[in-house]
This record gives sequence, C-alpha cells and structure tokens, in this order.
Amino acid sequence: MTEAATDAPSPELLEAGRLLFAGEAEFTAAAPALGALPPMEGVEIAFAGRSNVGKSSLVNALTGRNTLARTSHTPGRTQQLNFFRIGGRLMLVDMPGYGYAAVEKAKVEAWTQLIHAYLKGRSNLARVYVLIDSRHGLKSIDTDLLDGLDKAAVSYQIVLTKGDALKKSEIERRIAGIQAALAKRPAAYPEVLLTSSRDDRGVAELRASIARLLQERGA
Ligand SMILES: Nc1nc2c(ncn2[C@@H]2O[C@H](COP(=O)(O)OP(=O)(O)OP(=O)(O)O)[C@@H](O)[C@H]2O)c(=O)[nH]1
Ligand SMILES: [Mg+2]
Repeated sequence: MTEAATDAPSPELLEAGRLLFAGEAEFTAAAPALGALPPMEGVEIAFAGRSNVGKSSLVNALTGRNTLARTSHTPGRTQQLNFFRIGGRLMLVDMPGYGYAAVEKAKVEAWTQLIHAYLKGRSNLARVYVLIDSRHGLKSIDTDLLDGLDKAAVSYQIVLTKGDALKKSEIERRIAGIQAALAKRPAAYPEVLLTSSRDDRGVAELRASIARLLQERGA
C-alpha cells in the first residue's frame, strides 16, 4: 500500500472541502454531443463510470442536495454530459454511464464515444473520478477507459461507490485489489476512496480530495 493510500486528509483540507461544497451548486448545461459543450470555465472534474454505479447520487451527496442530479434505479438515467458549477470555482461534470443501460445499444455506444472523446480533449479537465461499484470491482469495460486515460495522460482517481453494501473485510480486500491493479498505470492517482451516498461515508474525504486538487491548480 502506498503512503497516499492511507493518508487521512488534514482537518484544514476537510474544512476546505466542506466550504467548497457548502456554497452555491447549480446545474449550468447539458451537452448531448461534443459540439454542444459549454465554454471552459475554471477547473473541471468529471465523474465517469458504468451505468448505475452511483455517479449522479454522489453529485447529490457531495452537494448535500438530493435532487440536483437526477438518479434512477434503472441504468441509463443520465443521457448527456451534465455540468454543475460548484462554489464559483469548480465545474463538476456528471456523465452518462458506459457498459450497459436500459436503452438501445446504439445509444450506449454513442455515449461511450462521447465520454472518451470529451475526457481526452478537454484541456481544463483536472481529473476524472472513475467510479466503481465496490461490490463488483473493475470490469473490462472500466479497464478500457483506464487504458484510454493512461494513453492520453489524463489524471484519474478511482472512487468506490455503495460502500454501505460491503462488509469491512470485503472493503479492505477490494481496495487492495484495485490498488494492485493501478500500480503500473501511469495516470492513476494512487489513493482509492470508498464512498457511500446512502450513509455519507467517504464523502467528506472526497470533498477534501477535490479541494486539494483545486489548491494544486492554484484555483
Ligand atoms: N446502496 C447504495 N445504493 C446506491 C448508492 N448510490 C446510488 N445508489 C443506487 O444506485 C442506483 C443508481 O444511482 P445513480 O446515481 O442514478 O447512478 P448513475 O451512475 O448516475 O447511473 P446512470 O446515470 O444511469 O449511468 C440508484 O438506485 C441509487 O439509489 C449508495 O451509496 N449505496
Ligand atoms: Mg446518472
């Protein structure tokens, strides 16, 4: 396990994260295609992951607003790149899911192309948070995305979701397995975060991680 993997954020960073997400959070744009992206504004981060992994729920948990992003039991709820302005300094992008969805295959393939193209071509994108369902771990469709991000040198960090649904021993095993899989990936941030939008575990730590990223970017 690396240093970063076990480092708890400092109280100052936790407070910076809390303040970042305590301010205004507003939906600003939805882009169905690359040609419809809003202008670049400040530092951007994106939430990517398989359909139904809990991306939109985590946006709501971070902002403490239950209905900011639309969520659903049915995979395929988010169908465009949704841009949220957070505290005037950060743009958070909630993406459609890849992998599977309760919509036509052609639609999912089009989203997957859009996701890959956006992630590799957005110059103010500071980091991609790749969300992985803690119960399922990394699937080949996830490693396809990681391969693309490594090749394009786009920084990413793994965030495990639905941590409330796993036992402690399973959580430890899952995190260790993912860290081992990341060790040889050049664009991976070594720390793996475990979150739950149900019981809020790891949410303050994720806010702190995002606040640290903004500090590093001088934003
Ligand atoms: N147990 C548990 N369920 C969760 C959690 N977060 C989300 N869910 C459930 O997972 C389902 C999908 O949540 P969404 O947030 O819509 O997932 P998404 O990744 O945005 O899905 P798409 O937009 O379809 O790609 C919903 O039924 C949520 O209630 C969590 O932390 N714990
Ligand atoms: Mg969604």
